[in-house]
Amino acid sequence: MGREFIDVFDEWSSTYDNTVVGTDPEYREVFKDYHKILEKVTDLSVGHVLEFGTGTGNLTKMLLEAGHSVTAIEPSSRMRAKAVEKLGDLVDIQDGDFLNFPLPNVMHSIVSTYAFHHLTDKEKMKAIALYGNILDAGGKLIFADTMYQSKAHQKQAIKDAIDAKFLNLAKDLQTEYYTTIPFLRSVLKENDFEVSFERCNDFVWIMEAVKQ
Ligand SMILES: C[S@@+](CC[C@H](N)C(=O)[O-])C[C@H]1O[C@@H](n2cnc3c(N)ncnc32)[C@H](O)[C@@H]1O
Repeated sequence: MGREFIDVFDEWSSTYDNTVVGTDPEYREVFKDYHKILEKVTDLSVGHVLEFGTGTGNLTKMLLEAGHSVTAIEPSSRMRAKAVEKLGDLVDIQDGDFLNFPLPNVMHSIVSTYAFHHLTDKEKMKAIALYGNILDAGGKLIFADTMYQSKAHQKQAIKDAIDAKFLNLAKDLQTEYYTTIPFLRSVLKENDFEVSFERCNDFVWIMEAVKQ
């Protein structure tokens, strides 16, 4: 589920690693401090990690280098192929998505960067409830993604993109399922997670939620 954007990622796979270093002015702020963001997610991870939306494998590589074992899930076949070019057989990247995936025998952290917004809010609720059931107490959800402090902030970000004539970015912000921190906070609370949010740039925040 939430796989309606896969064609975009198949197409983007060959240039994605250029975008994250800021070659596209429209997305420069979104990817500002990209590697630092991935490093922070890695530092917050514990034990065996389940990673969703691995893309070209940049976070996967950092997690493996930090000594974590990783179950990697990515729905785009071309993104999986790019990640294999980078990681060889260090990890088996499996076809799946946030809601349908092979469940590892043991798992302590569930992580994702720049991907959770591909689920609608209804799907996000379903996913968080599922993760709440499969994580033991102390298990963590660590997601870095674009999110907003309020609906008003979301509206303003779209207006800013249009005013800057960043029309591709504006379209993304309007058509993908970016959400608000208050929404995530309330869903996580309902599912027995204690959560904190840290701002990384004008768009991206890291959400760290610990199962109680
Ligand atoms: C912007 S890329 C981020 C890649 C990588 N995590 C990173 O930080 O560079 C988003 C990734 O999420 C994947 N994706 C899209 N829909 C998804 C879904 N429903 N479940 C899991 N991953 C999804 C895309 O195929 C793509 O590889």
